[in-house]
Amino acid sequence: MTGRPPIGLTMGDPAGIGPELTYAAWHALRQTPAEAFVLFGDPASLPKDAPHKVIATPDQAWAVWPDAIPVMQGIRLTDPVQPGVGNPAHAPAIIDSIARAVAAAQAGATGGVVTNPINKYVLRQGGFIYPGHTEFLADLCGVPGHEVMMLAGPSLRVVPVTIHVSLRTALDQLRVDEIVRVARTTHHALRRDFGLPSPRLAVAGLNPHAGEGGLMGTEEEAIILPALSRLRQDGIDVTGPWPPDTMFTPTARADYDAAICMYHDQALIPLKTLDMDNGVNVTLGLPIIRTSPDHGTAFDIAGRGIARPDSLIAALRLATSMTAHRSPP
Ligand SMILES: NC(=O)c1ccc[n+]([C@@H]2O[C@H](COP(=O)([O-])OP(=O)(O)OC[C@H]3O[C@@H](n4cnc5c(N)ncnc54)[C@H](O)[C@@H]3O)[C@@H](O)[C@H]2O)c1
Ligand SMILES: N[C@H](C(=O)O)[C@H](O)COP(=O)(O)O
Repeated sequence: MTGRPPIGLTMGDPAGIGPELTYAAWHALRQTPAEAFVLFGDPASLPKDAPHKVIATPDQAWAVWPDAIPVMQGIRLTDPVQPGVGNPAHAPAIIDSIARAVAAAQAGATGGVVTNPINKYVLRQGGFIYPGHTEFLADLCGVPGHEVMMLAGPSLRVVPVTIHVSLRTALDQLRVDEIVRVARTTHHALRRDFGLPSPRLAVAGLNPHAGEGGLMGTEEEAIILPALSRLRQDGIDVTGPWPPDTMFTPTARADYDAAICMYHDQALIPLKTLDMDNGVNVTLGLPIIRTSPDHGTAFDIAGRGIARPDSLIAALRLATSMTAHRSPP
């Protein structure tokens, strides 16, 4: 055993692919206790044939792990689950699962949190007031406004400055201070959690051809370049603003460790195009480790046994690796 506590895995939306991926991930990792997790979820959400055992504390997971999925007691769904059919009545249990997993990580009872996918629309119908996990976790951890969303894959790491807002709102939210905050948080995480002593950041332009010297927009001159100069005053290795359409080529990617992008899809389209199966969503800026698969609830295939567990397994492995970087043996 590594001496470190297991990772806490949340239930996610039980009507999505989370339950079947949880079973598949356990099956793939059951021989490696170092990657053990404890599920914060209703045991009834798991596939009927998934061996599981209810435990009272995360440290009891080790004794269960090779033979069954350890499931923390206390989380109950009030309504039956129909795969692929979101049900707002599941929201209280989904939210409770996340809150309990975060509390366990904050208490050091688990090494961090990996979240199974939620369906934002269904959860909002159930009274959830946040855009997604990222903002909710920041509130739960007492650091609202400090959260940063990174998507990390084998080929690329991306970090959008603005997250789950409309494109029009994202343009209004672009500020020098926000770009600086997000880049500083990314730089710190790459050093502490990813083992990169001298991280290199590349910052995307907003406009076509990065504004073409102002002919196609002024955000580069007015917002992005001032942010770059403040980051360089911090001693951060940062380049840009780069033309977004060419900064994700293999040649360009060789010159940086993370791309700071201006909005959600400017970051996530290249990441999911290149690394959908192994991409991981990592929340930076929290006092706890949190990762998540890069996909959603996939209601269109839930329950059919064809969902790929690769991204969840990558999320569990990255969370374990981050705990090792933070507390070397
Ligand atoms: N980590 C998260 O919690 C997370 C991430 C992304 C989207 N979402 C939410 O999930 C819901 C659905 O989002 P969406 O439809 O845009 O994206 P999605 O990832 O759920 O599905 C997009 C497509 O990819 C396929 N797909 C997704 N994961 C797969 C897997 N593991 N194996 C095989 N195929 C897979 C789906 O079948 C679908 O065709 C939305 O509410 C969204 O906000 C949550
Ligand atoms: N934008 C992320 C993605 O597409 O992978 C995902 O929706 C993250 O949302 P959370 O804030 O719920 O992690």
